[in-house]
Amino acid sequence: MRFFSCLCCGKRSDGKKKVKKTEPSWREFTPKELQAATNSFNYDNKLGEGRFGSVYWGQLPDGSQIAVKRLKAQSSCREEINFAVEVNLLGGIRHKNLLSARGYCAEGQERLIVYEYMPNLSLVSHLHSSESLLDWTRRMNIAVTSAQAIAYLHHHATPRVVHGDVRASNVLLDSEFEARITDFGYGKLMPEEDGATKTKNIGYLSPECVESGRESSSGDVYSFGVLLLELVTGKRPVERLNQTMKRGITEWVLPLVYEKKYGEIVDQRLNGKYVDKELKRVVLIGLMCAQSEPEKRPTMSEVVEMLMNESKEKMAYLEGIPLFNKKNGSEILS
Ligand SMILES: Nc1ncnc2c1ncn2[C@@H]1O[C@H](COP(=O)(O)OP(=O)(O)OP(=O)(O)O)[C@@H](O)[C@H]1O
Repeated sequence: MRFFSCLCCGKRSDGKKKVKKTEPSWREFTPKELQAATNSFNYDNKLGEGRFGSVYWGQLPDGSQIAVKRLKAQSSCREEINFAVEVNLLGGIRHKNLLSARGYCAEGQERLIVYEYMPNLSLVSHLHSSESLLDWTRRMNIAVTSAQAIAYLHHHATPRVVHGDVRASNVLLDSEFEARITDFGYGKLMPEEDGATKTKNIGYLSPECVESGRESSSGDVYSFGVLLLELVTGKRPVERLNQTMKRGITEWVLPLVYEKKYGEIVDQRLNGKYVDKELKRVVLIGLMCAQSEPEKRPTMSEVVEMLMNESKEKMAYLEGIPLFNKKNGSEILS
């Protein structure tokens, strides 16, 4: 049986409170164990489907809940060896706001990655759903904790990791609604994607990544900037204006910043319940990250510092950036 958590309070549907446990150790799972945990990958256990495969809810004999990602089949032995090596490597990268794998299973054609189950699912299911509303405090907490996780990947993890796919569906939320970033380093695990599946992260991809197809830490910063704007506006990264025209979130936000119309930028569903100076700070940082020239973007550790720095001096510094000067701003962004 599967227990879903209430989107607003995080309580399990069976009424039991979730008890915080110490992090389980990394290990290899057998196919039998994962079959038993997921009721043979039953359709009822399916949490969703991504570009790399399907994800199933499961429960281990010790009662812990897991999410098992069943990757699409690959072919050669070499890929199988790489898979084990890379999953081991990624499993060793630990940070409280990263959703690291608990383990894996590789047998025959099967490649499975086992994660801790996140009861509040992904950020995307809260930002663009009428059933759930994230309050301002939670949004700010998600902004900081997800920035810290990506900064850890870029600056402290061994080896350093480019996430390569920063976006709202890869920000999972734990029982306290803190961010747990997932799907990092997948570029290494999976073969090149086809065009049809790649379109899923359109709007988050930096111009240089669209052009070259290459991932980079400054590309992650760009995607994170778009994510920040999505978080405070509740709008999708790309909006369809009519049959032929689309508009990126930065193109919509920047003119409103020139006119200092922050009240129009913020998610209207918040009904005015937000903190002015925090909104301003996040919007400016988001735009700064999503500049088209990679060398003008901050690093992720600078982003963390700016998000947490409440001083007037920092705000004055942000407002003085050429991007926010109407004369040249839109050129820098496009
Ligand atoms: N650890 C987890 N706990 C709870 N739900 C999860 C977990 N991992 C994934 N999911 C859910 O499973 C679904 C599929 O996730 P998956 O990561 O495969 O795809 P995605 O992130 O939506 O897209 P993509 O693979 O293109 O990045 C999503 O709805 C996600 O919220």
